[in-house]
Amino acid sequence: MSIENALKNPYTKWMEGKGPYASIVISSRVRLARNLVDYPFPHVQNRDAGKKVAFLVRDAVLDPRFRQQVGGVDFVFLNELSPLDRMVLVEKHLISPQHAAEEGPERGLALSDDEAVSIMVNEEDHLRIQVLFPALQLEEAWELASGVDDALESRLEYAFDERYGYLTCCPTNVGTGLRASVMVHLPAVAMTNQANRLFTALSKLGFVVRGLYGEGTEARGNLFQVSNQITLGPSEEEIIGNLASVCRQIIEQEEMAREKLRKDALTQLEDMVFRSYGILSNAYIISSEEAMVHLSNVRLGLDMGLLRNVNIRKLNELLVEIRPAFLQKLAGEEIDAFKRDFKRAEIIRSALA
Ligand SMILES: Nc1ncnc2c1ncn2[C@@H]1O[C@H](COP(=O)(O)OP(=O)(O)OP(=O)(O)O)[C@@H](O)[C@H]1O
Repeated sequence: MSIENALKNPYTKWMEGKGPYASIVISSRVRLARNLVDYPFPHVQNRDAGKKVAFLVRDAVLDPRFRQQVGGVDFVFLNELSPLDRMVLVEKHLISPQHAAEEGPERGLALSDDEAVSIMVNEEDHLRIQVLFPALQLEEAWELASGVDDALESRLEYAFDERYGYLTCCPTNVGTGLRASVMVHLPAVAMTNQANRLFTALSKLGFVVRGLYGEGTEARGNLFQVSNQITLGPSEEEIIGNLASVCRQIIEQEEMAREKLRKDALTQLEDMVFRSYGILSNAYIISSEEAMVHLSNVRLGLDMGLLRNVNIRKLNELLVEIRPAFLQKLAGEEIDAFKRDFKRAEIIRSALA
């Protein structure tokens, strides 16, 4: 039921646009990598072993006791979904592009009714437990992820080593198996040419900056994902605390850069914001790339109080609604690039009307 809904509706919990620093931090994510003892890692397992793992996880999440602890959850094998539906889930950030790309019948997804919790089965590890919250809410996301993890661990036997912690397919995830990340909107840092310096400093501190859809993807619309690189050594609480504190410093830099722009280049800033607003409210054909640039400017204008009557939640929803797979889902058929550009412009015009 919930996965069917998730495919029809662009809105998902992380888009709420409410919570601490929601004007700069779009979403917070915590993911835990876990594997089952006695089963080979997904990349070396045969199909039968993979299916057994998937059935074990499915039974665990559909167990009424799990639902009592965690809430309503739905489960689907990815080969029951069309490639388009899988891409919609990627566009909503509920599964990774890598998970969507494989057709194997052993690949699965468990999704909570509110879409805050998604569990990828047989992606790089047997289990990737992900919690996505709006704004800067890393502690809250960690608390929920840890609860889901405990509920699963009481039903499944995890591969765990006293010395190394949770065993994972890639050694970079061993230990806590935890990657925490924030998706941040940094237009002023980018406009004032501070992005490279900031990202180099972050990488020296043990953080990675990735594009809009995670590993190996491009940053678009000045949206970046910042996450921890190290999973072995520090405790879960330390990883979360360190990222939250680095995130506050990133926010401070973005706020300072915004104030500098307001002070030194207000007219140019207003011109840019209102031009972008004008294009988005009037265009009849627009590519995804162009839309992302102007949506970033409009978001900046809204956050800086230059623009009113634009809803932040609607802007967040547009991040998904204007993507190619979602547009085709809305149209109910495969549509070519020209029709997508036309449909995208129509959706944006009506969102800003
Ligand atoms: N803060 C965030 N908000 C929304 N989506 C996010 C956020 N962080 C990551 N994601 C999404 O999670 C998915 C996986 O991201 P990524 O590849 O960076 O992490 P990972 O799979 O946990 O890491 P890895 O496999 O490299 O250890 C991507 O679809 C990405 O867009």
